[in-house]
Amino acid sequence: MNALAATNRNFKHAAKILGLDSKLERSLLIPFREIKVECTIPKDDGTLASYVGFRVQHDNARGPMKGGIRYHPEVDPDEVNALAQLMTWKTAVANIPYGGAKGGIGCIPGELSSSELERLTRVFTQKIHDLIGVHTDVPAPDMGTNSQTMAWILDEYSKFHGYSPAIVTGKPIDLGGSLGRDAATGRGVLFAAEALLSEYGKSISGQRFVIQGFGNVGSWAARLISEAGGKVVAVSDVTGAIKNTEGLDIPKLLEHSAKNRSIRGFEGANALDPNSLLIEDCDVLIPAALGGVINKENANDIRAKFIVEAANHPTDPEADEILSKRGVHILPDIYANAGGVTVSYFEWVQNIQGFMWDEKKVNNELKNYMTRAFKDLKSMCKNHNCDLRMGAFTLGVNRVARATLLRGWEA
Ligand SMILES: NC(=O)C1=CN([C@@H]2O[C@H](COP(=O)(O)OP(=O)(O)OC[C@H]3O[C@@H](n4cnc5c(N)ncnc54)[C@H](O)[C@@H]3O)[C@@H](O)[C@H]2O)C=CC1
Ligand SMILES: O=C(O)CCC(=O)C(=O)O
Repeated sequence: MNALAATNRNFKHAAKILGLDSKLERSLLIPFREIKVECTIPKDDGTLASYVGFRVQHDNARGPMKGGIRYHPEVDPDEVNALAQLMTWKTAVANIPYGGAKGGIGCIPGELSSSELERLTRVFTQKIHDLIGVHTDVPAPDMGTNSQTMAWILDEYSKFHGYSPAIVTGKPIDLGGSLGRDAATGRGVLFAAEALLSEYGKSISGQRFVIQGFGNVGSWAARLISEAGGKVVAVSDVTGAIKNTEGLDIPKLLEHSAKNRSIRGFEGANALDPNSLLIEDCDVLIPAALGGVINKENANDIRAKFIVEAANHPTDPEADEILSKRGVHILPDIYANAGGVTVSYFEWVQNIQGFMWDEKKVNNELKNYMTRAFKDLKSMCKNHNCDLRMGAFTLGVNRVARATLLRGWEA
């Protein structure tokens, strides 16, 4: 199912559970603003290349819009719309004072040189600089982008508006980035998995994990889970998949992956068909790459008892139904991967205050936010007799609806 159709379906289900007024429902669904820009750059060989960039600003009832920028060939308006809407519910679930946005450029970042990526990022920033802002819309990294991308956006934006470190989060520490932001989404996934497992009298230690994606989120999740005693038995990245039923040596795999920019060829593991990764035998499955990967084609074959959604919208609503009938517990993206945007919020706060927190404070605060959000989500599940996804959606949608109503519509 198309990402936007899936996200809208979940939103409408939550609106029905909450008994939301139909006009309010419609107003919450329509994005605040959709931006589409042409970005042409000279390539290193002197030829020109044109790309399409998007920024969808979904909602700002609770504060400045917030969300990552993705560089990926499959970036399209529907996908960015869905991701922006998810950010609105996610920041509300985490209870941080933001709305939601998302951006992206349709490109293959691995095929562009560093100087080409820099030119593309600067042109994109020139096209959107007057529509983003420290108190209006604050970008961050997502798939295919990183702290260097944020540094280029900061620099380009600052040419127009003066030095503005708080215009982006997830930037390098030397430019006002927060300690702990790089690991934050993976660390949040660890806290989320701990919270879910503890409901069933289990802990990370002794559980077997499969992780799809070994980029920022997947690799940090693998590292922190293995440090907490979990056994990571299989992982994949865009180049392939590997497995070791005894548990992969994650520190060595991190070294291998950093050196080779791929997990392939790692000694101490067997190669695995990437198509069978999601249906590998394990206790906890962590999709940490693309959307829509858990769908009606593979939902019946998934053997995990728990799914912790580190990626955005990895599970189609049809798969949700199948898995829920089979008793699989799914911790949804808008809670499970909220650690990243939560520490982005801490980074923004530090920039505005001109004060730097130590890493222990960042990680402790992240744990507090994730723990509180899990409790809030569970109480929505109890009040509305619904599953974890609807617990999270009703929590987020209700908070945004309340803020919208309080602000009113007077012209
Ligand atoms: N970076 C962040 O702070 C946050 C990221 N997310 C989500 O987490 C997911 C991963 O994002 P990042 O780790 O930041 O991206 P990244 O670009 O650092 O890493 C992406 C990883 O996915 C792998 N991958 C790509 N296509 C694949 C495929 N077909 N099969 C298996 N692996 C594949 C890549 O090889 C890479 O290992 C995305 O859905 C993103 O939206 C969610 C919240 C915050
Ligand atoms: O850190 C942020 O502001 C946003 C991260 C993001 O794009 C996401 O949570 O999907």
